[in-house]
Amino acid sequence: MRAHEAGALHADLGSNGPSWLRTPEDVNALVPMLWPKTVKRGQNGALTVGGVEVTQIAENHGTPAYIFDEEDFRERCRTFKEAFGGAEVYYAGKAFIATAIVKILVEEGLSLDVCTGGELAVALRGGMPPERIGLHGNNKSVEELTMAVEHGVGRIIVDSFDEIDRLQQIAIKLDKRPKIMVRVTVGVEAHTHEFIATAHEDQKFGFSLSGGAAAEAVDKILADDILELRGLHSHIGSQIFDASGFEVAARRLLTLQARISEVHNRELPEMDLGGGFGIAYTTQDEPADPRDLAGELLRIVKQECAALHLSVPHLSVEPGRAIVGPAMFTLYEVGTVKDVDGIRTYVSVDGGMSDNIRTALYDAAYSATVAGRASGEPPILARVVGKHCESGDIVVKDEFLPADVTAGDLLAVPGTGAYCRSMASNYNHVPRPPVVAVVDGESRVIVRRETVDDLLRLDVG
Ligand SMILES: Cc1ncc(COP(=O)(O)O)c(C=O)c1O
Ligand SMILES: N[C@@H](CCCC[NH3+])C(=O)O
Repeated sequence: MRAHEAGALHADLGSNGPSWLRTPEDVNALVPMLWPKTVKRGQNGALTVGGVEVTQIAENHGTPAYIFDEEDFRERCRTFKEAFGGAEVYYAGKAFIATAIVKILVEEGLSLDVCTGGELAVALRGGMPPERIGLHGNNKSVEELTMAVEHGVGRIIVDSFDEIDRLQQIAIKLDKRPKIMVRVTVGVEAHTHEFIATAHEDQKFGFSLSGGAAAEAVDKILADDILELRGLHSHIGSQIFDASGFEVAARRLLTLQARISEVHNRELPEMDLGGGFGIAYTTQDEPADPRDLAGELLRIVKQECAALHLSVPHLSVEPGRAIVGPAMFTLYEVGTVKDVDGIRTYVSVDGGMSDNIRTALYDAAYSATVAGRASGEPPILARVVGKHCESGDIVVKDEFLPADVTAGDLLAVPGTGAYCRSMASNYNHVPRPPVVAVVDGESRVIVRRETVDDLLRLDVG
């Protein structure tokens, strides 16, 4: 008998599970905002995506696998582009990048933010025009900077005085005038996990506004006149739900913009407000609609510019999670089901913290559903765990699953498009899962599954 049969469920939830879980009666239901747009539960109870049943995907491509709903992704690209009107949308490749993704971005007219030479290589391979690429990073190497300058990357976002010196030397050597932006730490405390907030003062990114480093960096760049300063940049953090932090950031950037105009008699033509637009991982989350956020941001920038007698700079943003996060889910197979009496049921899947580190790293919340069938059984409170040698190897902390969940069931975890494949590891020598794109009744692999042979090839004895 399972530890949490329906009768005992409500009593147990008080101590073992958060009250925000979807109601146990809904054990087969899909909350639309958590799933890619084409995902449905078919007549036989199995999920379909892009018109393909997950059982078929599992048979053809194996599990675990990240399943990418191409139609959903394209729609989110368009939503951001339309919402921000004339502003440039730089998709943040760190959330998830692959050649096929870059090709779609090119088709949808988005630009691309990369933060290493590796991401830059994928961007170029996918055909992103270099002038539509921005290069970030708090410790870019000479090789990475050289690669960016040689390819004519549209903007390098400088992050330290060391980097300014380094880039100036490269520019002189290559006889080029790279376009740059200055990353400013605006001192906004974004209400998100500490590890993904990036604009409070005590952290590694950017030049401090309040401490004067940002103004000093601008003064140095303009005085040396080797690099072409295009504008200021701020990124306040990730998984942010409303416009207030962005508004404060925009206001603070514009005070620096006004100072530059006063001291240097120059109006910088561009301004970037970064990414960080949040998504729903569970029914608990209520992210703002990108259209509303965009409207607010554009309004505030115009208003502030008018007040400071500045012309409105050409704006850009860098959303990653909000575009790719909800467009994917992870498909696992259940291997074991273990009742820990009186506590909860542990459902072990064939992946874990190597394909989704976010639960362990940020205490992130996810949801899950049995994907290969519907069940008429009552719900139990379950914890979905991985196969790694680590008790913190948790994929979904609390979820209602049907009491008959069993080995061989397919289990789907939505919202895994951002920072899951891109942060995947080979912990315990587990090969990283493939990414399978599905659209119009067809599935295709866009990132292949790693094999143990791939790993053995790295181990040169
Ligand atoms: C500079 C910069 N831009 C954009 C992003 C993308 O953030 P998100 O995926 O939350 O939109 C990040 C990551 O947080 C970042 O560091
Ligand atoms: N990796 C983080 C976001 C950090 C983005 C980089 N600035 C996450 O999974 O939420």
